[in-house]
Amino acid sequence: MPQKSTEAYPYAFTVSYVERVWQHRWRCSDVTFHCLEGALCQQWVQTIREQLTALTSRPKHLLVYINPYGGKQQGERIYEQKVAPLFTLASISTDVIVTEHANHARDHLRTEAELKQYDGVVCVGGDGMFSEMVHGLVSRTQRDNGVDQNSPEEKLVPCTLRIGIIPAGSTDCICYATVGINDPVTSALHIIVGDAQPMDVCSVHHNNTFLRYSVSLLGYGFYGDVLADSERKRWMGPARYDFSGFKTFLTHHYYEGTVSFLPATDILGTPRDKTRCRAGYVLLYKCNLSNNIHNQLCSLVLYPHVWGWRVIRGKFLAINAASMSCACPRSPKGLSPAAHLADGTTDLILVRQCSRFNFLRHLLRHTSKYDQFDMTFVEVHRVRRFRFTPRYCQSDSELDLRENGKRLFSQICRDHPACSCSPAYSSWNCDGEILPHAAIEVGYVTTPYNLLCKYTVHSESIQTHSLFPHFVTLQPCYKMDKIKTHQSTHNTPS
Ligand SMILES: Nc1ncnc2c1ncn2[C@@H]1O[C@H](COP(=O)(O)OP(=O)(O)OP(=O)(O)O)[C@@H](O)[C@H]1O
Ligand SMILES: CCCCCCCCCCCCC/C=C/[C@@H](O)[C@H](CO)NC(C)=O
Ligand SMILES: [Ca+2]
Repeated sequence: MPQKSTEAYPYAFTVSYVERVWQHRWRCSDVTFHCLEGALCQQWVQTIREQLTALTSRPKHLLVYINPYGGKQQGERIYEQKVAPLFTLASISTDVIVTEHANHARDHLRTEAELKQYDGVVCVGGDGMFSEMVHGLVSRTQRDNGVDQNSPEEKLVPCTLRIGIIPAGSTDCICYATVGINDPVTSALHIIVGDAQPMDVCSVHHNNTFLRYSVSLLGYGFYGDVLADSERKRWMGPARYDFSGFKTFLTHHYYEGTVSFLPATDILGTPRDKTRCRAGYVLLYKCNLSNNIHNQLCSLVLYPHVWGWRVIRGKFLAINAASMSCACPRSPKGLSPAAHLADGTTDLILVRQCSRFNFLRHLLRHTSKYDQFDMTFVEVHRVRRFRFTPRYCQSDSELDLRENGKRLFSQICRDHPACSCSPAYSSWNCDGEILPHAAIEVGYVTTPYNLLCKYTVHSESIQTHSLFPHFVTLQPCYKMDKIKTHQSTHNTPS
């Protein structure tokens, strides 16, 4: 479009909008419109403002929690430099709390925060911070609705507030698996335009006592051991996972126990599908029958189909339950690439004892196009509930000591106390938090539809549009000879 001179079109206003750049990254751009008359300019500004106000899905007032110690300890800087200016531009007001200790955000949300005044809560941090928000909000909602959290049979009552994530952690798996990228600006823009995505929540119990909620990974064995070791190396920052991952790989411990699960039979799709979910939709694809048969043959089914439950006993290097893909920068396709965000199921992945070489092949397949489930010692089931019981009972005193972070001699193999073979127990990695209880029961995976949400949505079909039709904000009508900095594009409202 030809340039308009500021003398001929002296009035102008600027519209900021979301632009899709590459991959899943979003950026804020702006376009300046020039007008002949001030009144016309005002009319345009007024009309666009009215349209923006009518968008009720957009938040106007947010409660923000920043973890200053997550990831590379950049949470405050990321928020101040990259996110706060965008919220201001979008006329979103905020109350900001920089956390002072672990569980500060969880406890504040659960008991003190006056939630009615907010349109959403935002965490600046990693998966641990997101988990704190989930615990604060979900626990409060269950308490307010008289739900017994200790009962694995109870279904959760949905929360009415959405949770936004600004990634500033080490793995940022929940952000990556839902948005497709861990980029603070992209996440801030999703929040501003009011995107929402329902998410599955699992409740984890031990002896009919509630332990924790999980939204991404519940991992016993390999991922439990990596986390337990890495927590002692927090000073290393995100590199602690590589160090502990390598060390845990070399130790090659397996754990004996029994896994029982309730398969999800009434669903479309399997964990072996080629579909990828970032929007909660379940797409119907032809299922791969030969792979399914292969899976069945690999399972040692001891008590087939009693009341719909299946029971598998064995020695496992890893037991992982992925309620979403668990994609992250280390593994862009994730632990269970076809897992769905909001289908009320979790993908239970059992990795049996195998050689170091084979386990390495399995791990490396998470980073390539090859199927990590297509190995004789790996099986995957889409389930609604599951239980794990270690072969040896954990005594209360052992649990007490483990809860206090102590490593025990009694963990060493019971059959051959003098040898250095596998310990009797691992711990569970529950969204990046350690659960010292080996025996757990996971209640129904619940999808609090449209309610427990993060602010994002994905649709490959609109990926190609460069001008995404979401106006973020307006710089109101101004006269060009006074403000000369708004130069980006020259358009004329007609
Ligand atoms: N002010 C604080 N001081 C110490 N710990 C905190 C504070 N605020 C939050 N935490 C705790 O820090 C832990 C880690 O935080 P976070 O998840 O943000 O980062 P991360 O562990 O580096 O990232 P990721 O979970 O993505 O690997 C969480 O378990 C959280 O409870
Ligand atoms: C020797 C080669 C190893 C390659 C291994 C690649 C496999 C990576 C799979 C990563 C899955 C991470 C799942 C996310 C878990 C989070 O909940 C948790 C907390 O942030 N992070 C970790 C690392 O436990
Ligand atoms: Ca799921």
